[in-house]
Amino acid sequence: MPTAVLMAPSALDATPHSKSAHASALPQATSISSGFVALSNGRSEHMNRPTASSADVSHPERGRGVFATRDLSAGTVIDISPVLLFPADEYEQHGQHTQLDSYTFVWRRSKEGSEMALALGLGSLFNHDPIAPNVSYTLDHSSQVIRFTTARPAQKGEELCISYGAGRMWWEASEGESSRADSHNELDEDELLRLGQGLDEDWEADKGIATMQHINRHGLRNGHPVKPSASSSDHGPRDAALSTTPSLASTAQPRSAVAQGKQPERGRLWRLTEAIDPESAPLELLPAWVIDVEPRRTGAFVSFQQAFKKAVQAAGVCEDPQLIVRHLRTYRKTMLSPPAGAEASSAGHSRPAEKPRPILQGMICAQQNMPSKEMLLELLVRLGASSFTVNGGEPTPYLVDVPADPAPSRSRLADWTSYWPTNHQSRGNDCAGLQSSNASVPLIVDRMKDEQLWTPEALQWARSHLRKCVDLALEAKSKGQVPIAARVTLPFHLPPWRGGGVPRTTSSGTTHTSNSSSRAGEDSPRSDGATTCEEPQALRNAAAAAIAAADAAAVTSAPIEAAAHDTRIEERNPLKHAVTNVIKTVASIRSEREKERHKLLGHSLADTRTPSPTVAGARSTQEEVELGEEHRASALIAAAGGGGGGSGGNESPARVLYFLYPSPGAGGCCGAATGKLLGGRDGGPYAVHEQSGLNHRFEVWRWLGPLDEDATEEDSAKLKQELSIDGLEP
Ligand SMILES: C[S@@+](CC[C@H](N)C(=O)[O-])C[C@H]1O[C@@H](n2cnc3c(N)ncnc32)[C@H](O)[C@@H]1O
Repeated sequence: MPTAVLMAPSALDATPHSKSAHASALPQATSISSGFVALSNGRSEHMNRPTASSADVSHPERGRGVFATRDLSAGTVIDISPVLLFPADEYEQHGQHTQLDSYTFVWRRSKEGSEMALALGLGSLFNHDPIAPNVSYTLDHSSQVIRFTTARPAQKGEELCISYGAGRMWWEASEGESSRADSHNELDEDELLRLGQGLDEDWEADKGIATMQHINRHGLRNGHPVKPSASSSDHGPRDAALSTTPSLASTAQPRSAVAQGKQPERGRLWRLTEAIDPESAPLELLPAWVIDVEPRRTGAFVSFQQAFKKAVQAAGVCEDPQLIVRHLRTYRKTMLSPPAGAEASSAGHSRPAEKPRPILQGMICAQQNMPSKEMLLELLVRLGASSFTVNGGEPTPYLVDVPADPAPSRSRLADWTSYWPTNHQSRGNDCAGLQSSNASVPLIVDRMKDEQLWTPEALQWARSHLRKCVDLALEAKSKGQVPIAARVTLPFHLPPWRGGGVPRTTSSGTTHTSNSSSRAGEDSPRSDGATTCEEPQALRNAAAAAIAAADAAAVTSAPIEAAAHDTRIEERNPLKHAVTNVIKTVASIRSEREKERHKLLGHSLADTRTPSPTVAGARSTQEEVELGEEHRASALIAAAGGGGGGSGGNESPARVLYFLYPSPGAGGCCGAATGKLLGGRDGGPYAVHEQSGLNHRFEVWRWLGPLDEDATEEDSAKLKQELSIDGLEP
């Protein structure tokens, strides 16, 4: 059963991290790897088979790090680190003010913050490489471990680094100074130009994003939840490459708030929808075959790709091996490290240290289009791959996880491009937000637009109605009833042409809007050109009739405000839920109005039928009732007529439902069972409000945060307890 009032944030993104869950993860975790890495501070006792020195490679800037103690192929599992989890509030209050803050990973987001993880074992000691990290990692929520895997081959002695994300890191130069990451970006661009890749606006956009992320100094904390590719567990120990690389900055808060450095509102409304929010849509990956390409041999690689396509077609493997990776760029720049020991002295003479040099990784095709590595190798050799391989060596294709789709927006491009340079979707009309509640299920929701829609006045409107619901629910409780209340009202965002405006009370005692109170017939006697001196009496009669009709219409069309609480206990009737009760109240108000309308028209009730509404807003009441009937399981405020953001001038009425708490373990439109809030696609398991097969689609908004602006967490918890939120039956 539903109830009124404040949401339960912790229930939304609950990550089980009870002691037993944690303990069960431990046997799977093999922290401290299998003898091929070394820490840079000489703690070689950690290694099973230490083979590389480590004390002498400690870096003056980076400090300790993780180093390969033998040559490693791509896809080698370096470490599976069990994690120590910190709930968001504990971390906010304590963890972030300690040294931990330089070591923790974002584990899971919730609407009130991020649950953080400290990787035990080697996991906390990987340094950051902003350009070409040779290690990728995957968060395994079920086992509570992080898996670190080489993203490409690494040589003995090479430092193993992950990427903490894009933008300037907290230890890097501050405003005005050229940051390390920025100068690397410039290098990328120069190199790309030299290699004939050219620059386009996407690369420029990358720079923009990096700048924006400087607002948040927490590179690691900016990590965005990533959906690993389904096949990442299929990577063999040799062939596997990236499972997932760490992702870039993007936060659970609306980006605009982040960009402006604003704190999130203390209380706001969040649209529950199956539609994807480009700003929080999960990044999905798929494995693709890549190969290292000599930068000066890109022409030969392009020729290979063409020949490869024909050969794959001819072999009947697939029609177009590049089709599903078309949103990806052909190349990604990476660095080739010099062979280990290259800088060592030789015959007593020291020689200058060799620097890593840039090479390219060339995209061949998605693994699903070429499942057989043997066949791929055979084709590479047959089609003359040595003409573009690095130093003309043996072709060695390997798998890398790459974005399965284009970036959903320009602002997410940096996330996508951290895996592989990717195009982004343009945001045309079809992506501009929810079209309307009457349209088919929208694909993309514009959260930024939603955010702008809820001005302080609109939020105040919602807050005051929800507060009234809470008061009524508490009243119900004081009478021994289930503390649930529902309310029907006119939406704040109802456009004026549909009866929007400031509600006012008429002399007849009904409430209606300033717009709907205008009399449709008042001007007509003169404006229709029918006013003549010859027929004054007939015109007067017509005018009087028109005014009476308008009055009558106004009576029935005026918006209804109604509220009711649950009376199931009192009436010993399981159907007497707050929403069915409010429907009954609405129905009786309508019936009274109908009588008054008939009186005004001088009709008897027996010989008339309800006419079609003629004044804007007239359908509201009926819609409100329908809404309540459908959604009694979670409604608190049902409002009809205008709806929330994104209606974009659509003139058909929208139905809107606002609520505070979902029903525990249930909920047709609020996602209570899945708790997907803020992760995108959070319409819940049923998303009944968006079912294309149903007539009554509507918008659903949930109040997030405290209801009262000055409420403390204790106040919220107390209120939740008062309303028995956790004790309600589903
Ligand atoms: C997760 S820890 C890595 C282990 C760390 N080097 C140590 O000795 O404990 C992150 C810290 O390492 C340092 N660090 C990591 N990558 C770096 C880099 N590329 N340049 C400079 N410092 C780096 C920063 O001080 C950062 O706060």
